[in-house]
Amino acid sequence: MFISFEGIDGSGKSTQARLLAESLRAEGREVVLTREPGGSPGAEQIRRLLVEGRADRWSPETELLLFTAARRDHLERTIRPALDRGAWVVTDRFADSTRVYQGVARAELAEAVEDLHRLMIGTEPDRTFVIDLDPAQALARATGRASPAIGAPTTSHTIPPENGNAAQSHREAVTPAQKDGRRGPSTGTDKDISAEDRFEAMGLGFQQRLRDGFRALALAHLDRVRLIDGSGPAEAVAARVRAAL
Ligand SMILES: Nc1ncnc2c1ncn2[C@@H]1O[C@H](COP(=O)(O)OP(=O)(O)O)[C@@H](O)[C@H]1O
Ligand SMILES: Cc1cn([C@H]2C[C@H](O)[C@@H](COP(=O)(O)OP(=O)(O)O)O2)c(=O)[nH]c1=O
Repeated sequence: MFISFEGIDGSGKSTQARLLAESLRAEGREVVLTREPGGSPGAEQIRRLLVEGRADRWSPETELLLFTAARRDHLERTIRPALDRGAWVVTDRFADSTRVYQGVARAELAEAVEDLHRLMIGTEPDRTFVIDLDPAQALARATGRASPAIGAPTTSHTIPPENGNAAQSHREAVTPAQKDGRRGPSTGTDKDISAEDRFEAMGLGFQQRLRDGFRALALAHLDRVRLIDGSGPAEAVAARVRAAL
């Protein structure tokens, strides 16, 4: 059984992938918990090419090829061998992330995304959970605030990369903070700080378009994709996921 978690940055995908893997393991199943970009030694090296370096390091087309190359290696080296021996695979992001992120960042790439997927990947998860959360709530979680800023503007503080490239913006967002050694809220981890900075650079408007993209994807693939309300405590979301498995 091949399961993927999808959604906007900070929606709770990693948390839910981990909780599902733990509960499946508690039932005695072998579970491989993995992630994209990455999930195999070669794909983790490609991940570094994607998330590190200058914002204009890659064109959107090259970035799409790198995501696809990473996914092919992940599939060959991690996912297929695990499925072949009867393990369950739970991945934090898969091809739907490319459909939505690269599709939203560059609509004209949508056909190339599907062509490359068919040629080089050709596999869909048996079940995909889209963790659906308001971007303002995801930001509130990432910054460690107790509650989301109700009524906060959902437009970006900066120019969203409408003709740009999602991972490049991600890179741009993360690198300066890490270099400066700036700290987020006192309770923040490095991952929290990254998520917060990414939101600041990409803007809530961009995250809103991604959310819409994931919701549309769920409607277009009702057989495979389940839209999960990501609000409330992690355990409550996990129960929704289990009920929809
Ligand atoms: N249901 C939840 N309620 C509150 N905080 C959560 C919940 N799920 C995750 N978090 C926290 O929100 C942040 C982002 O969660 P994470 O699972 O890493 O999201 P993603 O993988 O989608 O970026 C983390 O600090 C995590 O601990
Ligand atoms: C897998 C994948 C990720 N991405 C982007 C989404 C994220 O902004 C970035 C890194 O992914 P990830 O590490 O999953 O970020 P997060 O934990 O914050 O959700 O790469 C794409 O643009 N296309 C893809 O195919």
